[in-house]
Amino acid sequence: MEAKIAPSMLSSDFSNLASEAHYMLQCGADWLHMDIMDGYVTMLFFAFTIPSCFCSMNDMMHFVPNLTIGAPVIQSLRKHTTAYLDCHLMVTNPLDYVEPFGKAGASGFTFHIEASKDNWKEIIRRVKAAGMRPGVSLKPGTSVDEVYPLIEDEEPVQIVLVMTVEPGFGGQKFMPEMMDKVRTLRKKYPSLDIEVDGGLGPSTIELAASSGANCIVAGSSIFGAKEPAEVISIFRKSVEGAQQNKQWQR
Ligand SMILES: O=C(CO)[C@H](O)[C@H](O)COP(=O)(O)O
Ligand SMILES: [Fe+2]
Repeated sequence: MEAKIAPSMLSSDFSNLASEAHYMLQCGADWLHMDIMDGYVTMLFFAFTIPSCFCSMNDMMHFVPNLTIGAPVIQSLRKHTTAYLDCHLMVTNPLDYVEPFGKAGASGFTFHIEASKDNWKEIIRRVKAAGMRPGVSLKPGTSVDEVYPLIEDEEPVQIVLVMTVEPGFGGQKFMPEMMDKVRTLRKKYPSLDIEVDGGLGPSTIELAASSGANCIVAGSSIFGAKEPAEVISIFRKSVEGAQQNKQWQR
């Protein structure tokens, strides 16, 4: 599978998003990874006390303890680039975001299985209808078996994003134990795009690439580097080498 290197714009200077995006593309990025996070309600007390006629639990609960950007930012960025915008939706109600993101110009729409157990078929259908590429992501605690039905459906997801940190923040430590999921997916689905996200850098890329990941998301290691182009090139060489030799089969 082709290598796709996707800098996470979460680590960019949001006040200069368009120029940061152009810089990443100049440095050799294939995709731009956009992290959409819906914030976290810490006052859970209210979730249990406010009568459900006013507010459902789903309205109160959020997916991650951080709040980032939404469709208006994608729409603004789209005016400045034709690049593939790889949107990673860490939200409790992905279905509500499909049309806004489609209209805003998102290219990929990757939602979490933990937030879509009852409606993933409908999400995939609508993502495709909105002209985007559907993807599914799984948190570290979620078993890989949970995404098989979405890959094997008649309208399948086209990318699986294996989280290698708990979703919510950049700059966390890579979880090597997630590589079992990547190897299992790669052996079962040789031509699936498999993305890894969280803690990827020059010291962890070899393990991710040799396990079978071909789409690499990285924020802090790319934006924090003196020469982001060198880091992107290390990622690409690693993935290309591993894909050529099918290193996960060893
Ligand atoms: O989805 C994410 C966090 O939930 C980010 O894409 C991810 O953390 C990238 O940042 P870094 O490379 O710094 O770990
Ligand atoms: Fe992400």
